[in-house]
Amino acid sequence: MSEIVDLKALEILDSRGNPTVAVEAHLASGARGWAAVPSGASTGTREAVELRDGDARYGGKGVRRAVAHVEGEILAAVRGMEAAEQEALDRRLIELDGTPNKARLGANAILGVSLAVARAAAAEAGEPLYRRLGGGAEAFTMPVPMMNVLNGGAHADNSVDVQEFMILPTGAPDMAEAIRYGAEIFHALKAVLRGRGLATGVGDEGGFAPDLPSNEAALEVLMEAIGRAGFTAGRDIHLGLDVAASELREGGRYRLASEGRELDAGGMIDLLAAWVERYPIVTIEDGLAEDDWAGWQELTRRLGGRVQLVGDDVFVTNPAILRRGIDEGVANAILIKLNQIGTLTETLEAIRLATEAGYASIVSHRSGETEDTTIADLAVGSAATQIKTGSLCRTDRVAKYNRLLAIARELGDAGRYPGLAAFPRAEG
Ligand SMILES: C=C(OP(=O)(O)O)C(=O)O
Ligand SMILES: [Mg+2]
Repeated sequence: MSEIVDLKALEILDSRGNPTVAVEAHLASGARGWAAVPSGASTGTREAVELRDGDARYGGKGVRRAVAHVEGEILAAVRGMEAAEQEALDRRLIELDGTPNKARLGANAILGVSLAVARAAAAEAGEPLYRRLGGGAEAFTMPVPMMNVLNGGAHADNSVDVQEFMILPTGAPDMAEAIRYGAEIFHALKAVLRGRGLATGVGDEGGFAPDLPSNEAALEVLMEAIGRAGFTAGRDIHLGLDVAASELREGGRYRLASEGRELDAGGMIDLLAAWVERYPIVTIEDGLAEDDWAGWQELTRRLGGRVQLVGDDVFVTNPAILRRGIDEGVANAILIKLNQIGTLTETLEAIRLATEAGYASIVSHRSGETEDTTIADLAVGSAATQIKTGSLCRTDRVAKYNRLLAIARELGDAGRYPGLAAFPRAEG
């Protein structure tokens, strides 16, 4: 046990070259913890607020005010608090901010402190962070990775509407093999694209971002890459999508620009149902927009029995909004993004609530990331069964996979890799 004596914050860069907040927490014992805050591009409207300076520096995106809040007002309020008492710390931060969405001090300032202190407390205890998140558990579930190898939507400048096409190594026996499957398919996909004369540059999350004539064409190149790498789709590998449909919404309809068509919610559900028929898709995130609650209920009724339906923009990792979704039959899984809600405690609360309701939790990166690997520990230590952390070729993404490899070796048999069992609704 040791108390907080200092907080140092720094404006650093994220993987898109935009400023973000890093915090180092210092304890009386000399233990330290460091954390950096990620940043999204396809953000939900009800996310906790990222405080940005709005002045001439970095086109208004500077975070010097958030940095000043950490070293000024926040430090003054938490100095002397016990670092191991995470809930008390996070409650204090929430009260100090005083707004419902952390707009005054900034969720970037608050999350940086919340995570840096969690890491300092783990360092003080001589334990890896994941061991401190699971309430003293001895056995852990390693997360099945959703690897985003083909980028579209707001994360790439190509013609593809669906934001993320993901491969899931559901048939791998363990974490290390899962990552190998993913990397081999990633390389095979490059060869497939090159062979067709398509671009092999990558999008924000390190997935390829070629121009393709339709969203189905993206699914087809993925299927080809899986086979070319020597794997069997539907056995070794399943597919996942993040439609990020809030970004497609225009005047109450969904615009698929690459296909030159506009659909209502019913049309989108029909389209997703057809894809689930034709391809081994076991998970679909944000299949409809955050403000299309009635559409989401219909989507869940139609497809919720056979595929994982993940709420990202619609829930924004907010326990209160998730509660309403559970009560009203919206989705059957939640995407967990620390900076959507802004503290570790509230993030764990969202996962707990989801688990109690039979919803799966998927711990996720943001499209703007850093070398911080906290989400790997969160995915292992919490009740989450999956992780979404991008492709296999950018260090901001690979850092998380490398951390998972290290944790898997450390845990050995105490770290079970669930494979397809992480998707109870998938039809085998
Ligand atoms: C990771 C995602 O993107 P962003 O961080 O841009 O919200 C997502 O939409 O799931
Ligand atoms: Mg999403």
